[in-house]
Amino acid sequence: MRAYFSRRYRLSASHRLHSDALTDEQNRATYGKCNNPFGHGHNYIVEVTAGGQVDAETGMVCNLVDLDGCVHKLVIERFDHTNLNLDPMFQKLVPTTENLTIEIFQILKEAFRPAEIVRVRVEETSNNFFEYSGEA
Ligand SMILES: Nc1nc2c(c(=O)[nH]1)N=C([C@H](O)[C@H](O)COP(=O)(O)OP(=O)(O)OP(=O)(O)O)CN2
Ligand SMILES: [Zn+2]
Repeated sequence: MRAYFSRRYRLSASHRLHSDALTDEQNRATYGKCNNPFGHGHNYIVEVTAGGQVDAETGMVCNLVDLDGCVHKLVIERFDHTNLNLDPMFQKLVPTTENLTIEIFQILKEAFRPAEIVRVRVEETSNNFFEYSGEA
């Protein structure tokens, strides 16, 4: 039987929304207050969903301890209390939460083996949330 297991993590980071492909005026018009040169911060909530067969012996899709280890090592340690604009990934990409969500999905999809990472959902504010499931 295939089942899905989701777990929630928290990370705090700052960012400034600014695209090198746009003029300063276009950046201000596109991103508004989020283009402020001083940046601003969020307490992101990251939800990770893993899917797989429920193991007959353990009764689990995967052990949350294993998922925690992977998420902490590859996501929390990398992004928590950082300026996302300084991360190598965001030298070419604007650090919107769409792009952060996709990046986290790809990191975990590649690295986590006990089950399949099928979705990442990130809440940026209580009103804004984003998800990615691997579609092109
Ligand atoms: N498509 C996207 N649009 C926006 C993103 C994004 O990542 N993708 N991000 C932002 C900002 O980062 C911004 O900080 C969001 O804040 P705000 O507009 O203030 O959001 P809320 O209204 O939900 O939060 P309040 O706490 O109620 O102000 C903007 N757009
Ligand atoms: Zn923001």
